Amino acid sequence: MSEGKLLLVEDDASLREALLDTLMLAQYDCVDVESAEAGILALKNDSFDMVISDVQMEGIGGLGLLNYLQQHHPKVPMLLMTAYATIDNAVNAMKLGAVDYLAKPFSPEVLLNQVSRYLPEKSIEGSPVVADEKSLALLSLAQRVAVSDASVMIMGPSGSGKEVLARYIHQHSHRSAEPFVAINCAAIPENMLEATLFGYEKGAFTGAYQACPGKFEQAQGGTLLLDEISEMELGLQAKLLRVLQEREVERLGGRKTIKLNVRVLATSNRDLKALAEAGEFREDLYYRINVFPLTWPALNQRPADILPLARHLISRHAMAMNKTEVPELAECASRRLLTHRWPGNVRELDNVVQRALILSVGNAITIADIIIDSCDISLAAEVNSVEEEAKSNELDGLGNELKAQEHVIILETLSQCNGSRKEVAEKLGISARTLRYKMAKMRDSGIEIPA
Ligand SMILES: Nc1ncnc2c1ncn2[C@@H]1O[C@H](COP(=O)(O)OP(=O)(O)OP(=O)(O)O)[C@@H](O)[C@H]1O
Repeated sequence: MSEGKLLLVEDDASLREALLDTLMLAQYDCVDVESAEAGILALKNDSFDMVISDVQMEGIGGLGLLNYLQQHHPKVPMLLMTAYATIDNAVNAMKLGAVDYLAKPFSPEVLLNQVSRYLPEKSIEGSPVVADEKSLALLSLAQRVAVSDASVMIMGPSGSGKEVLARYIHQHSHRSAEPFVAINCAAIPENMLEATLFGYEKGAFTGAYQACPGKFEQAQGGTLLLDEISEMELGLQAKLLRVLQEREVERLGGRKTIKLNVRVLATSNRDLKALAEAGEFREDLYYRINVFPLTWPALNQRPADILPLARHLISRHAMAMNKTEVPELAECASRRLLTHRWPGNVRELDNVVQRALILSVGNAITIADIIIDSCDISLAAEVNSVEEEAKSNELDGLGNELKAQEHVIILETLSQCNGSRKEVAEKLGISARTLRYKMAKMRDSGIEIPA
């Protein structure tokens, strides 16, 4: 899920890289540049939802960039980063229009909290596109549940549309005019999740120079979506349960309790009941959030959704790519889409559609434009590549090569360990959580993972 596009401006290369990692891990689409001047160029070529910039840099610096932004993109919020000693500058910059500042050094959770506070809410998409009988029944059930205030647990495989359904429930509830706040429990590092959920007071931990409300407070009056709740560690689950039972929250390092009026929705692509039985998920929390369960079947279990979804995604992306016409899906291309198993579900279909739109010429998407797995991509790239292009893509290519190797290693280790995720994680020296995250990304790109 891409939550918004950010421009990051920082002249210190290692800090820039660390910030970029934090933002990308939290699934923000991010472009990074090393100077305010490069930032202006990026703003001329692309549109951004937010700018995060250092203040002290060679050239016009962060304040020069702020000035440019105020004149040309006054609606884009700008967050400044500054050394502690020069906070006065930042405070002045806020008077000039910056939305806030971060005093260096700051921890990743401080950055993510500030970003989520000021990033404009992503435009709400319409209702989920459904045509299959199973999906129609699910949607009508969701509509009835929406008007109650019950907690809803949305299950289904990765990329099946759980977040889309959560937004739909919010939009059809009496809370629809209030905020919808989503937090991905898998994407936020474990040690940052608590502060992000519950907020913190100034001085609660190193780098907490300012108090910051958590997601619960941000969702006050509205709906909070706890995406991939199965990835929350047991200690934090206990704290979450308390907040849900008491309907109040206390910020980290704070003494004041804040009354909450928030409806909680949760999603999981793992079998939470089985996890609860295995002691990996708190049973009491499971029953509290599972008041009303809804489950999306995998996309291949609801084949009548495939073509309407493909057409919807084609028109959505064609508009975003400023295509003058929305290409038609040729008969042969439709047949190809219907015969694939879609291990990455709708997200994989989304990727395939985007590739097809890039490749298509004229006003039709044909079978030649439908590239379904990574092998097809490398073949197509080979056929199409010209030497100069290859040169300029050298770095990208290296990234892809490494990723492909990682995929091979994961698949080989899975087969050596007879599919045991636990053993694979131990063998590769990564946490089970990271392994799951990597496998989900592989599935999204269409790689089939043995059960
Ligand atoms: N029924 C639908 N109608 C329109 N778009 C959909 C539908 N289902 C999924 N999508 C699109 O597919 C993509 C993946 O959907 P979503 O993020 O809701 O999946 P998810 O099940 O929450 O995934 P994950 O488990 O990885 O978090 C999004 O771009 C979403 O807009």
